[in-house]
This record gives sequence, C-alpha cells and structure tokens, in this order.
Amino acid sequence: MDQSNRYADLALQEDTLVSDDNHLLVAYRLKPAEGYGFLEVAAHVAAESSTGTNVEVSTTDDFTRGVDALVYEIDEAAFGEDGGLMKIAYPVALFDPNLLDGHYNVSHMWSLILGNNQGMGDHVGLRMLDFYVPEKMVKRFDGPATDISDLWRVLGRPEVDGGYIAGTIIKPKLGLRPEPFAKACYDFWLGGDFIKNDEPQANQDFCPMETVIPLVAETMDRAQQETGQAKLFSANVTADFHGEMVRRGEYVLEQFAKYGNEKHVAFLVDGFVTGPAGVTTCRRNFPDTYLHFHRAGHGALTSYKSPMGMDPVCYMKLARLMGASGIHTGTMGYGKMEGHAGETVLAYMLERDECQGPYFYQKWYGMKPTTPIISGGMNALRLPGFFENLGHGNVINTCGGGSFGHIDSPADGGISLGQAYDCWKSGIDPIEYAKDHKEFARAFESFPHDADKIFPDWREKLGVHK
Ligand SMILES: O=C(COP(=O)(O)O)[C@H](O)[C@H](O)COP(=O)(O)O
Ligand SMILES: [Mg+2]
Repeated sequence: MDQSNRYADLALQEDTLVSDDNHLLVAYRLKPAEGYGFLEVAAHVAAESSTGTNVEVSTTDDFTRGVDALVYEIDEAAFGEDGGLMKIAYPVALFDPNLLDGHYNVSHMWSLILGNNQGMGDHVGLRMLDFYVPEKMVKRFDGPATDISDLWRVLGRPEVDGGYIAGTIIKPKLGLRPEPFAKACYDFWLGGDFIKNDEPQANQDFCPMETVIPLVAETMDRAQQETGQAKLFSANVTADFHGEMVRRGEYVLEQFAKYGNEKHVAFLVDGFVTGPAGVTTCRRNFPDTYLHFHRAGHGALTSYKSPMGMDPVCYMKLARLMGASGIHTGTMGYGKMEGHAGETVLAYMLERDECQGPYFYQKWYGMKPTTPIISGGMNALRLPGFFENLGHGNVINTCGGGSFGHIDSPADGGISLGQAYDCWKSGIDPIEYAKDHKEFARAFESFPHDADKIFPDWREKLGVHK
C-alpha cells in the first residue's frame, strides 16, 4: 500500500526542521525490492518506524497523524545500483523519557530509527548513514560522566591535551590463569600506561575474578612503585543481569581501593552485546569510573560490506549519548579491522562539541566528550601514520599483538608505543628517530612485514639485515 500521501512531505525544509528543534532527523540509504517504488518504500519505513503499519487502522485519529514520522527528502539515484538517499523527520514526541528523571533512553530511540524497518520485506537494503539529535533531546541523554581528562589527571598529566595513553590488551585473548595473567600485566606496566581485559576475559573457572583481580591490583601497585608512574586497568564488568554487573564493578573497586587505586580503574563494558541497558547500568551505578565501551559484535550492524544496519559514525553517536567515556573507533585503516583513513569523523564526532557528520551538523551542547579508543592490529610502526591522519594523539591506544609481540619484552612494546607518539609529535622521521630509541627501533624487527610495507628501506638505513 503506497502511504506516501500520509508519510511523506517533500516540501519540508531541513533548515526549518532543525531550527524548530522538534524533530530527530535520520538519513538512510534505501534500496527498494523489485516491483516497489522508492517513495512508496520510504514512506512505509516512516510508517513502520512511527505510527503506522502496512494497512490503515480504524483507531488512527488526528493526534496520531500529528506525530507521524515523515519522509522529507529523497534522491533515488544517490548511490547508483546501491540505492537512493532518503531522510525521515521523527517528531520528538515519539521518543521515550524516563519515569525517574526525564532522560531519554537510547534503546527506545534505536528501536524506532533502526528497529522494525530493518526487517521489512519491500526493501533489499536500508542503512542508517547519519542522524541528527535536536538540542532539546541532546540535553536529556545521560552522556559521559567521566572522560579522558579524568585519566590524564590520574596519570599526572595536563587535563587538556594530556596526550597519548599507551595501552595493551592482555593476550592471549583467553586461556591465561591468574598468575601468568598478573605477570603479563606487570611486564607491560613496566613500559606502558593502560591495560584492558580483552573483551571476553571475565570470570572463567580457569581465571576467576576473585583470584585474578586481587593479583592485578597488587601488581599495579608494585609496578607503580617500581616505575614511579601511575598505571590504569580497564576491568571487564559485562554481564547479562545488571545486578551481576554492579557486583563485579563493586568487587573490582574494593580490590583496587586496598591500595588507594580505585581511581586507576576503568570499567570495560561489551556495549554491543549487552546493549544500551548494560551500558547505562554501568554509567549510572559507577559515575566516577571511566566507562570503556568495547563494541565487539558491532560489525554485524556497521560493516561497510552490509546494505543494512548503520554506518559506524551512527554507532559512535549512540555510544556518546549512552554515556560511554571512551569507545573503540577502529583504526581508520591503519590496523587490522575494517576501516579507512577518511573515518576521522568517528573520532571528531566523539570528542568535539560540534561536528559536521556525513549529512548533519551535530552540536553536543557541552556534553562530555567520548575518547576515541584505537585498537586492532596496531603497533609502534603503524602509529605515526595514524596520528598524522587523525591530527592528534589524545586517544587511548591498546595494542595487544603490538606489545606482546615485541621481540624484547612487553615493557619494551609499551615503551615503543609511547616513543611512536613522541616521534610523531616531534616531527622526526621515524627511521631517524629509531636510530636513538632502541625500543622503537626493535619494533621494526618485531614486525618486519609492517616495516617493509611502511618503511621499505628500513633495513639498510638501520643496518639490520635478514
Ligand atoms: O583485542 C583487540 C585488539 O587486539 P590486537 O591489538 O592484538 O589486535 C580488540 O578487541 C580489537 O581491537 C577490537 O576491535 P575494535 O577496536 O575495532 O572494536
Ligand atoms: Mg579484543
């Protein structure tokens, strides 16, 4: 049934919709199924995402029609054979404020703008490319309670432009028992700042939290004393039942508080699989603890290979609204996961108070920034190019293989990461820099394939021969 007479108004102007501050706007790429018209399916998406279904219902009244989502812009040829562009204006009235405090919840918003419309049978592609949150809504989401400035403070650095945080992920991903796990932490902390649990490390029988966390807390204290430097640990507290998540968070804080290091802890939440409710449980129960949002599983929705789901920049916006202090943004083509150098908007949308997205200019009205967390196949050799592309190094970077794969030690792996940042900041050619920075130089021999690709003449210049 073509519902475009009700769910489309192509006379609406985006500037007016923005200035009226009464609509959340979404840009989609839409590819109708064979035999369906573009505007017909776009209107069906608007209906299915707001007040309608696939037929008229007798219970509809004038008020209902007044809160219809409306298609307001289309460009059927925008993406060639991949489909066309369409934009939908969702009245603010459709969204769901909490009983408790009037804050909007992300899960409800998500269920509208990317909910049933994903399963409709009259399209073969519907992907959210960007969305715009009006001022009156931005101010009623939780947003982050802590941010990177809280970590820089613990590290004894300036709270503005405090710079690069050199981190790792304890590898192997699974299988370490408590003592070797704590040893791996110690070995890295002698050279690096920040350690995270890998996303599935939790409370396995071979490494129970109630054994390993006390060991890690004691190890952090020892490493701090040995190095004279503050250290950070991001502990996985993800759980299905939020009472369990709270218990895990409390337990971790108790153990680190024994050394006065409760501020040196972040909480890792596998935010895609536990969803906005899990993230918000952590955000609201532990407002003083940096909320580290790991996005394992997001690729099912955000992979550029898919005609469905959402572009990663949308996921970044959802995470900031949820209140993530930091989220993995990928490595913008410099690491092992999907991505490209043109994705700097993923970081800028998280960290700036205003940012031009692919389709909308988003203001955040003072909402705390979310830290870009750079991870996935990174090592010291890949970092200078990454920083150059992003334009700064105010990020958390976690290199698992890039630290534990360093041929000398995890500590030297950690040191090489900090040196990579120093090399970029000082504008020195990495090969020249390597000549008087051993740990960075040995990263070339640790990751020779990367070295060959990024610095083809490194062997003769550094006098290292096979
Ligand atoms: O464990 C790692 C990386 O390990 P390594 O440094 O050994 O590759 C992270 O889970 C991935 O970065 C997740 O990907 P993303 O950060 O893109 O979400
Ligand atoms: Mg991992």
